[in-house]
Amino acid sequence: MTPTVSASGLSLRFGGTVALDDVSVRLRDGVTGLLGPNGAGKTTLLRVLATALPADRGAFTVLGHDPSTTAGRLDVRRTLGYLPQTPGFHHDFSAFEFVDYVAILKEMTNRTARHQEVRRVLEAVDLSDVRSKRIKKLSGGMRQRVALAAALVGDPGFLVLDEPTVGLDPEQRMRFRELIAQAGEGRTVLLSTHQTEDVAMLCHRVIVMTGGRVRFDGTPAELTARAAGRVWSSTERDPGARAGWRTGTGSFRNVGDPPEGADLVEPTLEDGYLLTLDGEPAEVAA
Ligand SMILES: Nc1ncnc2c1ncn2[C@@H]1O[C@H](COP(=O)(O)OP(=O)(O)OP(=O)(O)O)[C@@H](O)[C@H]1O
Repeated sequence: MTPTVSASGLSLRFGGTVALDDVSVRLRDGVTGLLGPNGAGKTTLLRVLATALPADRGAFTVLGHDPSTTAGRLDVRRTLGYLPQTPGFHHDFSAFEFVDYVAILKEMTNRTARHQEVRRVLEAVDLSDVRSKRIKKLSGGMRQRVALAAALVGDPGFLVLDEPTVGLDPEQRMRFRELIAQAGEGRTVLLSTHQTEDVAMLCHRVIVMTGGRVRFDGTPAELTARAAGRVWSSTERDPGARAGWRTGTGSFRNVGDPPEGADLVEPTLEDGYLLTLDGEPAEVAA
């Protein structure tokens, strides 16, 4: 199957900071998680793929469209839904007015068809009941759903979500996960997040970045397997552990290189992620 997004050798610097360093990825249908510490280059990669920022080097296509030409860039934008890290709401707009405004920007000129589409996406994110409320009166979780509805306008084949669950309470996050999972059915979704749980529960694939580079690209099970035999329980904090903490039951959970005869426990995706980051710089100065 041809990938929806095919990127090779993407590199970008901001002055002395290397934000992307030779990034190559191929994305297919379903939800791919993008994990990495602050400053790893996640938002930069998303902005480049969303054609909001040109890369210094490298190339990519989205559904066969090449954004290096003006016409190709327009084609990519027509097939794209983008939920940025800080959505630029007009807070005095109602949810309906805001999503309608985004639909106008997406070139939907037929008013009847456009309003039908706006109602469809607001229904999809379960906001039909509050569509006439001003955005400033909505909760944080509802605002994120308005932003998701705006990204879903026009049924894009490629959906880019930049930390959409940040600041949400557990119930809202769960609700948002459901919506992202639905959005990933028959569509390619790239989800940047700091929540390893989001990745474990939602994603068929995970990419880990640090210092502008891809350090891991595989399934969540493969990332978890990186910590196999490297997580153990002990009564005291093990001085040889890379990370160790007392759990609610009073015993210590250690991650790293276990001593002989250690009481090994089942690793999580977060353990695999932490061990992948181990020793890697979060940001790289050129
Ligand atoms: N517009 C900019 N001007 C200068 N430097 C920038 C700019 N945008 C990003 N950077 C730098 O590029 C690097 C990558 O930043 P980026 O925002 O892509 O990381 P991130 O992984 O998304 O981090 P976070 O998880 O904090 O959002 C960082 O060192 C950041 O300071």
